[in-house]
Amino acid sequence: MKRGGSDEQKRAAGESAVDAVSNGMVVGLGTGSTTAYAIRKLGRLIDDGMDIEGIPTSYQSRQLAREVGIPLTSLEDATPDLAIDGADQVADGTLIKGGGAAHTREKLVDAAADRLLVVVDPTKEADALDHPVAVEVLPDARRTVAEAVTDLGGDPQLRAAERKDGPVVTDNGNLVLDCDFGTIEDPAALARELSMVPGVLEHGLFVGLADEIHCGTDDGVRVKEL
Ligand SMILES: O=C(CO)[C@H](O)[C@H](O)COP(=O)(O)O
Repeated sequence: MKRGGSDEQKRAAGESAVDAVSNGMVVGLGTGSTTAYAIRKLGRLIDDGMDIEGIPTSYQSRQLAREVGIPLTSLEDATPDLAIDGADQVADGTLIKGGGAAHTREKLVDAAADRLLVVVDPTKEADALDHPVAVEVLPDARRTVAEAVTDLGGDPQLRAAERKDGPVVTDNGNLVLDCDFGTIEDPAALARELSMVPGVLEHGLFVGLADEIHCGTDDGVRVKEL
């Protein structure tokens, strides 16, 4: 799905992160239109003889990795040396993810990686986080989680599918609540509170995970180390 800035900004960011990949690495493959540029570049490096394996975070990233010839492995068998992943919003090194409803597996892979490189365009950068937080919930817990989110000050909306009647169903068979909390003053506290709600599989607040932000602009890539 296409979101955010221009294709050229996304390409610049995605390809910049791949410069950190060296021979023999296992790379976590995030999901989304920006990460797709990184996955395609990894495929070209493999065509040129580099030895790289990927751990996909979604159906989308698995299919694209297969298409471009990246050998795949899993968290069962390998630890990623680095992960490359997109974001819906970044402020002060904290991310909101889940625009592609893939944040549960993304968080697993990103947290397991030695380093997480985040690839964004300037539309994703903010002074404070105020993007709705995607929360993956067990279908049976939709109502109770929505009530808990409301108690935490959020406005939960069940994510509707496009070109299918009814809700988005994640790669894990669950539902997504997009929860608007307005400006999030204390992302770490909200992340802890959401994680404690029964029926929440995972939420899209990624606190303390990112190591570098690669922001693709019209004038090149700004890299911020955290
Ligand atoms: O979190 C994500 C998927 O769950 C994506 O990384 C995020 O939505 C950014 O996507 P894009 O690069 O297409 O803007």
